Amino acid sequence: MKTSIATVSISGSFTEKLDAIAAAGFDGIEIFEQDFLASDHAPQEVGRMVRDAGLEITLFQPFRDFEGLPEPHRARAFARAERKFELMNELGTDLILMCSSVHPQALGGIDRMAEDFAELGDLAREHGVRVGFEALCWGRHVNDHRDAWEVVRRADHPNVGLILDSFHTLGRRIDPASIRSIPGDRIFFVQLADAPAIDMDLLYWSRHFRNMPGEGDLDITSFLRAVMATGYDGPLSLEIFNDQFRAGLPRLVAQDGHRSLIDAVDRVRRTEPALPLDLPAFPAPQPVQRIEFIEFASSADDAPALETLLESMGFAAAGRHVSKPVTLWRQGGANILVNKDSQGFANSSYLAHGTTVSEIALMMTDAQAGFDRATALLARPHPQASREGELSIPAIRGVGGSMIRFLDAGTDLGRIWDIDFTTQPAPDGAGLTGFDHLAQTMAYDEMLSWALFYSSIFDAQKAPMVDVADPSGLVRSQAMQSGGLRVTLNGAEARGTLAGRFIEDSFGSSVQHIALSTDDIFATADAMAARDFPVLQIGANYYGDVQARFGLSSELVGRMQAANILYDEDESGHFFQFYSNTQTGGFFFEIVQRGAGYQGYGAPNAPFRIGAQKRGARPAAVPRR
Ligand SMILES: O=C(O)c1ccc(O)c(O)c1
Ligand SMILES: [Mg+2]
Repeated sequence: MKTSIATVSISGSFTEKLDAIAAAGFDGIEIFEQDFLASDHAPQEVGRMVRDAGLEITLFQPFRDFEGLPEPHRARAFARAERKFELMNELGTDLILMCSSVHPQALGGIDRMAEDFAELGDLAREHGVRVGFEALCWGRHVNDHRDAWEVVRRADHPNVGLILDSFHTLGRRIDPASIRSIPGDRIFFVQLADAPAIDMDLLYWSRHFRNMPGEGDLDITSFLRAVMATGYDGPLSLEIFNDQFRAGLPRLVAQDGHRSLIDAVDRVRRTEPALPLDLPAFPAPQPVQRIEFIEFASSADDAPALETLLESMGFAAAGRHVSKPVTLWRQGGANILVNKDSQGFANSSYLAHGTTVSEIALMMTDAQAGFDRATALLARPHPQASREGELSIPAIRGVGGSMIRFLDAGTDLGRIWDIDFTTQPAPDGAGLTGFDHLAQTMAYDEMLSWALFYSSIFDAQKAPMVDVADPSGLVRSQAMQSGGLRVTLNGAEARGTLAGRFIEDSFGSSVQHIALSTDDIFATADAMAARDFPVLQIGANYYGDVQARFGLSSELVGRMQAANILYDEDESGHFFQFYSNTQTGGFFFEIVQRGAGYQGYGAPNAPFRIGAQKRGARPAAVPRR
């Protein structure tokens, strides 16, 4: 599989783009004419720079408003085309993209357009180049790949072929299965782009909101299955017009692009195994059974505050690491490690962020397969030296430089508590049974990237994005789930929001809250209150509203209010939740009772939670006399 990306997809100067694209492992680039014109390099030099970077120019584009013109525009269009063919020879590429005309004078008529392309094909042949015709979904006469194909078919010229672009097909809701009947060798090039489902003008949507395959809502898998079923074996190329990416970090965006292509082809392989796909073998996503443990990096000075909080929640010290200053705090199926090491990875995390979640360990069917898949999808491995007799646990880097470890029950990795720890039974706690979800706070710009990380590596499913109103600005929240792994990604743009302040205070993205589950939230709240748990106080206004909204009994609402418990429900279940006060640095805990089938995270309550947290954080008002 040859991978490629258009220079418009990422930010930077021409050289910065080239470096980033080469570093991300692509085979080629589409040169967007504007990027070439804006650069200071002669065409031969551009060609040489591309080849020196180990890349090839897969396409030169776009050529606009060619077909269907009356004279004298028609002759002008041919002369323009000839100039570009000469330029392509200098650049060292043989394929140009012609997008369907939006020219006000363009005339319709499939045969007229086919004749234009047949004649252009002769000119292209003289220059040793090929022409690909793409239907822009807002094209004046051609805006559907089926019509573009009919033009190409009737032109019947070996130097004229079809270019497909997933955005134009799927954005217009054209059934991609219609591609299957096109001969693969008549398709000269394939561009891939996804986009979020937003109802808006097609051109504006395409020029500003495209994103990487898997980051949006279009059915890229069906499109790509149809393309591969034709026998097409040319490049798969990303053409992503996106305002955020244009301003993003070139290397990060390029790497996300390469990850998205590998994932897109892998999805095709898993849904239609009979197709011949030239992608190295790697394991399918491993279902995550549960979060086995979460580790905090802290210090001898800071850890006691965290440990006091854990005790107030009913956790008990239940073990120690055999060689490191790491304590296991346990309750039910929830294992929390507190690491006070003054060297190594945990200490670096602590120095960078303050007390912070530095590791998340996932129990899955096959840890090595999970790790192999992650690295095939370009996750950064985190090799760690282990001592004699201790486990060597496969790990990758996740959000904010934290570590994700892979465990399974089928190997010694499943015996981590016996091998790497000395443990004792934990006394009964407050009824917590395990982890419900993790909330990771990040800059809004990072959200698509981390969502792609979880969806590609773990096949995590995305819930619809929700907007959470913080008094100081909007926070976007994207929930994702893969089996027992539930995460919410919270993207903050405004610095004054609780999430924005957290990013500042903890110097970058990390876990802002951990939600633990209970089967009886009222009993758990009582047991924790008896242990002096610092519960987040919810105002009375909330309870009046929630009672009216859901028709709850006064008796239930009274009990909720006494324990500062919030409520939500969906078609299939109830949901109760309460919170701790925010800790130094902005971290907090949540306790939830998830009724069978409830899929959400209590998002409608988030504004009230945030209001309460901000009241709690405000310095006490001086009483007036
Ligand atoms: O937005 C455009 O004009 C444009 C140009 C070239 C393409 O390949 C495309 O998909 C869109
Ligand atoms: Mg295109």
